[in-house]
Amino acid sequence: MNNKADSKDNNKDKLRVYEYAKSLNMSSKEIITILKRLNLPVNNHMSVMENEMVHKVEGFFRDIKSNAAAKRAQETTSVSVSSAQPIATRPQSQQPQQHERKPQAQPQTTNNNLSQDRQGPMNSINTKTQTNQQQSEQRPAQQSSTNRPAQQSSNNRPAQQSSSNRPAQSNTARPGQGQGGQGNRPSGSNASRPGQGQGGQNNRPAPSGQNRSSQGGQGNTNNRPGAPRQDAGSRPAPQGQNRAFESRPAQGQARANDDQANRKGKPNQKRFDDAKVSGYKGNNNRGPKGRGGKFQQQPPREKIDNTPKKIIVRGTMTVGDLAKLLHKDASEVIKKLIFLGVMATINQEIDMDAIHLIASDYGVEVEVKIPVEEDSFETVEETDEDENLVARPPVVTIMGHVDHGKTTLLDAIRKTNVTGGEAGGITQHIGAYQVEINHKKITFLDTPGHEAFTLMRARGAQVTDITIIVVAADDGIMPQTVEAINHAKAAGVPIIVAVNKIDKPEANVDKIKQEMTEYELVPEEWGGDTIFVEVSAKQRIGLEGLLEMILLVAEVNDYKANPNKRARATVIEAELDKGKGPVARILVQHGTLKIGDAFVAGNCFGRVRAMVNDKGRRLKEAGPSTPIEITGLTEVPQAGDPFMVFEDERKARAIADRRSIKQRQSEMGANTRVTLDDLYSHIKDGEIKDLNVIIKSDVQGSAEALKGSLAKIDIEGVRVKIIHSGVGAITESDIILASASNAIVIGFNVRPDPQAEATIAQEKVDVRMHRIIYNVIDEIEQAMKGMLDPIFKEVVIGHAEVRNVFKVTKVGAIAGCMITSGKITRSAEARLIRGGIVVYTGKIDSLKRFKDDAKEVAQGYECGITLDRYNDVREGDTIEAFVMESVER
Ligand SMILES: Nc1nc2c(ncn2[C@@H]2O[C@H](COP(=O)(O)OP(=O)(O)OP(=O)(O)O)[C@@H](O)[C@H]2O)c(=O)[nH]1
Repeated sequence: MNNKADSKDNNKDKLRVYEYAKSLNMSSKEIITILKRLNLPVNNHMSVMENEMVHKVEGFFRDIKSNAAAKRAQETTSVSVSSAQPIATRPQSQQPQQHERKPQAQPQTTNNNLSQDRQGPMNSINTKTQTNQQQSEQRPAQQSSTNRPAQQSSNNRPAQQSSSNRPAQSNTARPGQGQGGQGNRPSGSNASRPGQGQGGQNNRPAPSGQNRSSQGGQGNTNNRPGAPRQDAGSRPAPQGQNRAFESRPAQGQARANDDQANRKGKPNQKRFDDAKVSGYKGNNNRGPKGRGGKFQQQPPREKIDNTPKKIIVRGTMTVGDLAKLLHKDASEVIKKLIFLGVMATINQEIDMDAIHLIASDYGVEVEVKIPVEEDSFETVEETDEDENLVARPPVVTIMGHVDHGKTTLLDAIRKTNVTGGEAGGITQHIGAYQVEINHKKITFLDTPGHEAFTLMRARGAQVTDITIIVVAADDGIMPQTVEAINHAKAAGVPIIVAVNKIDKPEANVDKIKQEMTEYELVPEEWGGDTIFVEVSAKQRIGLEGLLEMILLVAEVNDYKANPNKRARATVIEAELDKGKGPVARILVQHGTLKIGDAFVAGNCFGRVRAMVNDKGRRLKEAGPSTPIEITGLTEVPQAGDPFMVFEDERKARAIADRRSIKQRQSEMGANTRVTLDDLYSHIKDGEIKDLNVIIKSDVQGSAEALKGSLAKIDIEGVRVKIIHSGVGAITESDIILASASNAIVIGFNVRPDPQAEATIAQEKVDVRMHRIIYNVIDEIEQAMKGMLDPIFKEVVIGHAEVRNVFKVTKVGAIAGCMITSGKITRSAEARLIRGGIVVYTGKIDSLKRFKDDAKEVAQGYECGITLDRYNDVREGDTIEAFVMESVER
């Protein structure tokens, strides 16, 4: 009977880190960090979390929560105090709130109910409010004695006192006894106690040591509006306090206080100065006696909460940097991050989301000014205000199988649709051209075929907005049609199907549509969402319809760009022209490129000397989606290279230089592509959720079989995604697609062709060749799951035979054992075996040799063993001890 319960417990004990993390919606890494911080034994995400560990972690969260609440409360206090209102006039209502918020108890409280809510002061947190500071000094010794009232609610305090009192409460708590020590406590230390404070306390003579402080005390009172000067003055602070203050680092408050002091021109000035120098935090109060009166009249100069109203953020930053910006302790920020589920150290970078969250938690506005990451500018995504965005022409690529009419279609479109005013211009081949229909422009990339398209993508350039898949109506879907579809899908670009050659008698449009449904391209009239347009490139039939459809898709997707900034573009083609030197055909994507602009293109730089459009016209400037040919480069960049304008040529040159150095380094450096070997680390780091796979096989049947089997693999939420499959050798195009899509390539009974071989090495794509389907599946599964298998293996370390059982009250059953093999260790796990059946599995609770605890007992020795929460041990049972050993992968 017990067994059941026990086994349940055991299961509970077997809670793994990753399961626990999952239940908290946190990552294993975070939980591991916490466990380590708590000095709890943990190896990795498979480590078992015992109840005790769970409790400790929960306790840890609770602590953080309460600390954060306390801090928040304190901040609230400081905010309210630092508001312009003089304390005296502060509405009472605020007080209660504050009190409520401070969760932690203060050390010693004092008087009656009054007291002190703020523990803040007691802790090092300190004195955001002047009040707090002030009070401390003056706290009369007697008060100190009192206990901390459970609630320090200010409510009890009479209205008048409220302002002045608040502070007092906090401090009050410190009794004479405690006070010396409390010197460290920031705010608490000073001020006079409120209600009471006003009169009585002040008069209390200070202990000798306190003299210095007593003076200070006066100062305090003065500041406090309501409080009579004398009080404060008379109450000297214990010396200890003073010292403590002095040693405290300077803060804003101190400065504020000093100001006051200076203004008064009191004799104590020197002291204040000292305080400033020595870092005295805030108790201006300890001013010279004389000052008090004047201060009294003044609205209190509250502690200045130096939390900025706004911070300017330029991208991600470390926790430490953010803390500095916010004028907070890094530890405080780290705690907040933990609340957000982010485990970070002071030097760790945090992303913009976390920065925003933390800042908003402090009520700080964040202004993001992302500087252009100059060296790797292509990685910076520019965001523009909506009002700066203007519609731009869509950029279209035409893809399809060989001879299905891509080139003819491109030519036909170009000829039939020459932009009105520019008719007659000499057509230039500049890698792309624009046509106009219904007063709207469309940009066509002139290099048909998915290879070029994907090559660009592999270089990180996503220039295409819409793809047109051309299929010859007399032919049907061919291997490259499928490739093209897959390449377009992998890029996530909308597809329009142009069914070409409809002029041919053998054209069968329906057959094409039917075949296309197999690739999830279902015509609208059949209930799908893919636009099919029937055209004849040769006869120029249906071209306008095609263009209109492009505009329709563009309208839906609302392509926009900001033309009013420095240009960013992509190199479509580049070459060394005998006459002009290096020329680059580029497509402007953002901003406007102007003659004379200094730029970087890939690792090259230059200054735009001349710009020509596709009609051969010279341009002075070119806006978004405009293809142009430029001269003025110093070298020839590569197709797909990013292009960006910089303020001057010197800068452009420096950046280009750095980029080429970086490129050389990265070429020598690590491979960032996914490979089966490092798949797990990518999965673990959350970098990939799908494993992209390209399958090439000898026959269609095996490709299909592989596809089906791989698609079923789903391990810990990571799936295999077949982005392309086909029959035939592994081609360069496959490799480029893999490179662009971070995919691995599986060759089933096929080999890469020679060109592909070279590209594999260059692009560092993981290509696996197999002849047995099972092996493919096994390999992929192992790569995905293998790592998720327990990293521990059980190792039996010894056996003990139970020879006697002693029942001891409060302890339970002690098994008197003889170690019959190996050894039993205190930290081992144990199985209790009775008649060959495991009746218990759990921890060893205690291991003793005679009366003493033993760490381990070896074979041939006797010992006493108790099992964790299991007492039904019987003579003749065997205890098998085992440990979980981590296994090298
Ligand atoms: N009847 C007819 N023939 C066409 C049509 N479009 C193209 N063709 C012919 O099909 C052949 C191939 O056309 P291309 O435009 O070169 O085809 P492609 O897809 O560009 O071919 P590659 O550049 O080799 O990939 C040419 O002989 C064209 O004249 C059409 O609409 N109707």
